[in-house]
Amino acid sequence: MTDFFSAIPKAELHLHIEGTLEPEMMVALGQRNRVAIPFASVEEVRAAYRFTDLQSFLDIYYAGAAVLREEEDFHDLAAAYFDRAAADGVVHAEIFFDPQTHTHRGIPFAVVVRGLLSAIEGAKARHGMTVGLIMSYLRHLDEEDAFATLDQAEPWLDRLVGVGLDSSELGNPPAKFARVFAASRERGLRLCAHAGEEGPADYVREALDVLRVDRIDHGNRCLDDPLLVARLAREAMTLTVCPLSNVALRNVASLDVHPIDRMLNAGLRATVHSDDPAYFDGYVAENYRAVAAARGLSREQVVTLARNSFLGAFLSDEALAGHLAQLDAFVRG
Ligand code: HPA
Ligand SMILES: [Zn+2]
Repeated sequence: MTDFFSAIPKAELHLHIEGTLEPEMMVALGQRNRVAIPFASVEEVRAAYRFTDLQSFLDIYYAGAAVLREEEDFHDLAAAYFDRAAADGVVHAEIFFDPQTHTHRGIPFAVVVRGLLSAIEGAKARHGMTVGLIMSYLRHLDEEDAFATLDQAEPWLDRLVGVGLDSSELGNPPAKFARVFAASRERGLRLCAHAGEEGPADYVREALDVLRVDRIDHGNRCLDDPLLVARLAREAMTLTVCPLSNVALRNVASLDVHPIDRMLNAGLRATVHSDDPAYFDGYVAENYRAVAAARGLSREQVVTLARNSFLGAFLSDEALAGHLAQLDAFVRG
């Protein structure tokens, strides 16, 4: 469907490339690579997607990633994503990948990155899309493992824009990764961290104070803490909010009570993204469309979300100005 929500130019800032593995591709790659998955059909895969919390999702998400083995697999996964993103009005994407999910299965770091980088070249050529790659540390593993991952990334550092922090949040506070985030910053990488998705507002504060992040992924739970909200607004800190994910993982009861407009009204630089769209039933335009309908967002509020996505991106001043001009031209029609 091409409508206002898919046409408006936007940046995707919160997307796990492993979370774009559609059931059809999971089954096809399982066959291509002779990797057994615990599902007999595409329908069985889909039927398994009934999550009760973050961990129940992560268990299936990591199991599904087992079909990704060859450079070509990572290429095909990302190329399919970029085609969908282009159709959704994404002109700039900063995508997460989870190296440890693959290196722990014996897949070399270089295989993953080479596949993703060749798909990125294709997205530039086919869609004129610009793409940044963000290496995300798995927080359920220890900091030493994250340091080993940073070492493996050394030959590729100029191809990465930043690092992130994802996986099981509760019990794995940001401070656990203080040293590896400092080391990542010293290598010129930008920093983001998932915080306040399931974890408390204090994890958001820790991501700011201890990790010194440039961007917060999710951040919803900041709303429990008015002083923190005021600070995030004052610092113009971007929060990459994922409405369909929030509902699928039961962090928000339903879209009808999603706080996206509360966040905007509080002066927060909130943006809307898709997280793991193959698992949560909707890419970025569908996230815009669904939350706008459920919350009755005005056209102006939707434009603010798109503008915030560019303001929160890791773009040069020149590239940012170009995207904002493109958005303004779109709004003027
Ligand atoms: O929503 C998420 N939260 C934490 N880790 C993740 N890894 C993929 N998606 C997510
Ligand atoms: Zn996420």
